[in-house]
Amino acid sequence: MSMLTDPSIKYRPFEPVDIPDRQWPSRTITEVPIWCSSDLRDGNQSLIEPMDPAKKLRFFQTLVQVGVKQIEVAFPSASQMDFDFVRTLIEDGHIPDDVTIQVLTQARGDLIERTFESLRGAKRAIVHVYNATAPSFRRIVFNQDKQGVVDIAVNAATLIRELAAKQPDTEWTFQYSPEIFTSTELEFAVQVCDAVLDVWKPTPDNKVILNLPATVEVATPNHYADQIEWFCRHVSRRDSVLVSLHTHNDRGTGVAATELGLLAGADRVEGCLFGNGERTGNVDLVTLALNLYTQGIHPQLDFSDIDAVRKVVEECNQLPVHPRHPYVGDLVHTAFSGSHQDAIRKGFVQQKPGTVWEVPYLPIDPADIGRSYEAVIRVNSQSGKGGITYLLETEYGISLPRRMQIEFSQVVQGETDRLGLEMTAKQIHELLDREYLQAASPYALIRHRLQEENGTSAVDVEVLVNGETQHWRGLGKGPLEALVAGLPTAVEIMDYHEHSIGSGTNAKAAAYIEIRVDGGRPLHGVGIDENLTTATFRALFSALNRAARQSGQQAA
Ligand SMILES: CC(=O)SCCNC(=O)CCNC(=O)[C@H](O)C(C)(C)COP(=O)(O)OP(=O)(O)OC[C@H]1O[C@@H](n2cnc3c(N)ncnc32)[C@H](O)[C@@H]1OP(=O)(O)O
Ligand SMILES: CC(C)C(=O)C(=O)O
Ligand SMILES: [Mg+2]
Repeated sequence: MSMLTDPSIKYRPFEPVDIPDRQWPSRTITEVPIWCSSDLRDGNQSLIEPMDPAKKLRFFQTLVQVGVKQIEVAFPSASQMDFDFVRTLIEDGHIPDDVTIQVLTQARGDLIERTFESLRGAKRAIVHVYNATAPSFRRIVFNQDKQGVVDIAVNAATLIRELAAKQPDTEWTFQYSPEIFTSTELEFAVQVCDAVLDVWKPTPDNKVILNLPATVEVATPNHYADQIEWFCRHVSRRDSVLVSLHTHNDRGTGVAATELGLLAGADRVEGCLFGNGERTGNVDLVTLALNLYTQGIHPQLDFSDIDAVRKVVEECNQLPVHPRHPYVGDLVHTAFSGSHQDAIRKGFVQQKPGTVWEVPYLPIDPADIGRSYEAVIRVNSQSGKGGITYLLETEYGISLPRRMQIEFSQVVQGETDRLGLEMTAKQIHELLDREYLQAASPYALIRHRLQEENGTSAVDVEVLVNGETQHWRGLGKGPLEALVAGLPTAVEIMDYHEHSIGSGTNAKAAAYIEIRVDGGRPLHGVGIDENLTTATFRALFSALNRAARQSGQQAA
């Protein structure tokens, strides 16, 4: 078997919705929808190993902490475990006053009765009933015509209304899903929903939820938006209905479909944290929420410590979150490539606290969701000087001058090419140490003596040259000029920088020098010491040794 040369004999394109005056493309999202998590139901039913009660409770508590106010907690008629979980939530008082639990049932009498039993004693609950309405499901699953499928929904709605009336102490909300809404003829979806509304008789003060699932995502997101806008225009009692979206991600556009569905008039969104759920998953509530946040709208969900939420979700679902997952993936606030690192580093320097976020390549300030800046920049063979400089600065307080950044980035590049691996800040620092700070051959500075009189510096140095002790002496206007004057070779100082590392009694001086020896290629040296003069001398010796090594290599 292989891909068909003509897939049209097997797959049909979706039919466009006839809605030439569609309004949603000119709108923007300005309001936060009602969020409903289906992690403990849709998410749970799609796991290799469904959650045990302890995991479910931990997940529930995390959802509450994050601020989700409607939580679909179970399919209580499906298993004793789900039934018992609902009982535990109610009996052990785990449901805060501002949180409403939701449960799902098929549109079947026995299952609905069992569902109501599970909810006995709840302060508030959403009873969510579904049956598939699409033509293929009518034929294949139910073997019913349209009226037969309407009857399934109406009978279930009637029973739900009656059972709810028998438990008057609970504040009930009813929810109906025409499953496979996206593949259902729109007129028929409205017909079924209207029939259910006729039973439930909602009012603007006592709304019902009509949940319109992309049970399987079969079209582009604009098509879903057209369907939602068409539905909102045609359903009866629109002012007494909360239109809810429930998208899956089969084509990879669940987030887009949901956002466009909100533009098209929906009030509510069902989804799962980080997009768990059947097959390719439900829409990811975290991405939706943080997409709003980065438009300047607080989503009323708190992901200030997104990694802690991810940890709970990964442990409960026993599924990893992809490293490239929006906002939370390990790699999404990280830049490896040189030009990105350069721009990010400059952006961080220029970003002023309390102003509009403008750091290039980062759509969100990682700190807002508990990510640290240090994780932003990582170095591999694609990296340039920006990232290396940033890591040395942030982790070690070492600020390489610009021309040295270029030189050292080539040293790092050689190493990453050789290793074929990422380099950590520690490894980069070790390389700097090895290449520059420990460069002690052929010239090792043993000690120096500096005398200053009337603006003239006199320097005596004791140097080990290839194992033999030598003494050099020079005079100049400053210590560096004096030392250069005493060198046995002609050295031209091209550039010099210094700065302190740390402060107080632990402060050190860092000196960077760029020299040219005997008219050769300019090379840098680095010295770090408590004493600035010593740091400067070390920098010069570091550069001398590197130059000697280079000319030796060239000679060889
Ligand atoms: C898109 C979604 O995510 S929907 C939610 C799906 N989640 C689950 O199904 C998880 C929990 N489900 C279960 O454990 C089981 O399905 C149970 C316990 C609820 C029911 O099990 P069973 O009684 O064996 O029925 P099963 O689920 O196999 O469904 C088969 C029957 O129910 C009918 N049916 C299926 N869905 C529905 C529905 N939503 N409303 C009414 N009837 C339905 C089918 O037509 C079929 O009827 P038939 O036997 O007359 O042909
Ligand atoms: C039960 C329904 C809402 C569902 O999960 C779906 O259609 O995807
Ligand atoms: Mg679903």
